[in-house]
Amino acid sequence: MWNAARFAASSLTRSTRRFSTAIPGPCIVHKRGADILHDPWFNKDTGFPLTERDRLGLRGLLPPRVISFEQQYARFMESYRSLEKNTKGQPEGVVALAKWRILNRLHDRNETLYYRVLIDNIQDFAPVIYTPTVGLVCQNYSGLFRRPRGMYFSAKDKGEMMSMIYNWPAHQVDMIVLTDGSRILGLGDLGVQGIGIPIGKLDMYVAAAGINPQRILPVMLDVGTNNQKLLEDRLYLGLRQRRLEGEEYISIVDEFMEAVHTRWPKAIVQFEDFQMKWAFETLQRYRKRFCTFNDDIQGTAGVALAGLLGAVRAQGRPLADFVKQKIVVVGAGSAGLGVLNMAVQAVARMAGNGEAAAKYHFFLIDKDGLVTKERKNLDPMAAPFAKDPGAIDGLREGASLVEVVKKVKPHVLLGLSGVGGVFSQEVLQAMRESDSAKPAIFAMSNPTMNAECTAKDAFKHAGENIVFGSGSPFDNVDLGNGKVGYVNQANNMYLFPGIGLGALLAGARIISDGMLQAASECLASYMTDEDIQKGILYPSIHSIRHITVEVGAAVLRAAVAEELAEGHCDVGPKELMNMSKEETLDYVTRNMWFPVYSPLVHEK
Ligand SMILES: NC(=O)c1ccc[n+]([C@@H]2O[C@H](COP(=O)([O-])OP(=O)(O)OC[C@H]3O[C@@H](n4cnc5c(N)ncnc54)[C@H](O)[C@@H]3O)[C@@H](O)[C@H]2O)c1
Ligand SMILES: O=C(O)C[C@H](O)C(=O)O
Ligand SMILES: [Mg+2]
Repeated sequence: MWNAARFAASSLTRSTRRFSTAIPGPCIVHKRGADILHDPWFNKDTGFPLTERDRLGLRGLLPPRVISFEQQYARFMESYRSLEKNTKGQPEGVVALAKWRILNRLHDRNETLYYRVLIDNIQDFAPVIYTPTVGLVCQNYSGLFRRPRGMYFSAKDKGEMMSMIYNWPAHQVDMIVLTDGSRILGLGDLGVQGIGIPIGKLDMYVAAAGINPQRILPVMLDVGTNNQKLLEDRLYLGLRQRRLEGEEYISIVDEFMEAVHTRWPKAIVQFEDFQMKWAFETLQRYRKRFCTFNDDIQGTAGVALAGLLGAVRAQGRPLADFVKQKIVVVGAGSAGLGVLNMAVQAVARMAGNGEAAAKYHFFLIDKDGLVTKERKNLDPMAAPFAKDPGAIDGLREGASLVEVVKKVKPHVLLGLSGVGGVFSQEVLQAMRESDSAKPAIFAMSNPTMNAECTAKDAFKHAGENIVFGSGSPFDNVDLGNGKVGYVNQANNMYLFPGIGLGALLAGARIISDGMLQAASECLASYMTDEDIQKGILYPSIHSIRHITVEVGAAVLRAAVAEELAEGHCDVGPKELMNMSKEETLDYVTRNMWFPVYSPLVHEK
């Protein structure tokens, strides 16, 4: 329906074409009058031209003056800036929620304008609609709830999902982000309130990957919560029961996956913020049957690997030296283990049979300290990374983080523990003795409060020559004498939109390791040596639409190479195969949705 508007998809020229003068094609609407004004997909507020008001039965339902898209845009930004001014000095959380509210109101009313301001101001707005504010929104969801967004499938809906899925009003859905709310960022089990995460992720899909907002679906699978506070909260909006486990749990996910793929066989499902046991289990269960991936395991791994390779380049070493890097990973959950597994694959590729060597150089720490083979109830997923106790500098089972850093002198310290401040002053100071001239510190846990350390503390205690990345945004650090400590946002947002976009436009049957590897390599090679030398490992969020085109094209080409691409709309697998690299980039760009008002044509 909105395809005609895709003419303006190119983000490559975004800054020079904020308000395109080309005439967009028409958009068919099956409603009239007030129903259109109340539908954010079609609503243009005061922007409806008079002829359209006549055609659609809107005359008299709006004030007479027609306001242009540019004026509406300017008016919204003015309100936003005055809100910023008026809330200055108020507590951070209050300001963040006020900003979220004003954006959310626009989202609820007029999606075209909403996505346009989001795309054009992504640096300012990503921290509001995505990490870190989205965490606060989830925590306060029951109080903030005004209108539903997305779909909710609960344990009480067992047996009904196949028909429920047809309640969704859009004919076509391309991209679904699904959570069960069991591990929301580093905030733990938030039950039904976790719906904010799929909503935020899909906003990034629209803004970064140009997925048509009429074709996205945020989903909450409410199987209960083990969060006692929520269970006792009389305003809690989810099921007030403890989480389903075992067969009961998996049968709910199975039913949802069957229902969704019965209605939309080509829809891509991104699993998000599932607790570790179900994150790995569902990935193994569905990845060969459906086009699906787990962002926390696979998206994060790709972004982290790109950062790790950047850290090697920052030391002025050849990439092949990655195999020799000593890497301490703090957090043995879905994200930490995802990173280690992908890093081992990379070493194996670089060094032939380098797997054993990689495991030797990789150190895994969880809440009980260094993971060794002596660990009681060693998790099978962590087992490949467990050390022989005593073999390395006498490090014992459960050795503390600071002990490990002091003895190992790692090139990289990477946190995915969800524990704020775990990179203490002592740990950071120990990184000064690293065997690298430019040690890398990644405090990847979200939201901000849960980061393993702040950017400021990292540069202060570990030294000015470090490279630094964090999952949530921090400002660059003023090091004095005109020097700046650069802060990278090491967040899976640099990959998941491109993974989904590439898989969609390829019509990929599944999302393979090769496609994910292509995504990571594309991100890793995006930065110039000059940037890397300055400690800049990832592109600025300003260029997220551009990097997403590149990642999308790389993923698509990998799908084609592995014969997983079945084609998309009227572009068949053969055509995809015959596209040059440039043509693939052009194809991806042309298929990205971009927010402009299209003329609405009523059809009964
Ligand atoms: N930056 C990103 O793109 C990104 C991506 C995914 C996850 N994350 C963040 O990573 C964190 C973890 O996610 P997850 O899915 O792996 O969670 P998880 O619950 O599966 O794993 C957490 C791990 O941290 C360990 N841990 C807990 N306390 C610790 C401590 N004091 N010291 C060392 N280890 C400790 C636990 O034992 C567990 O192994 C979350 O905060 C999440 O927001 C960030
Ligand atoms: O949501 C994010 O910002 C990244 C990641 O998926 C997380 O779970 O923390
Ligand atoms: Mg996540």
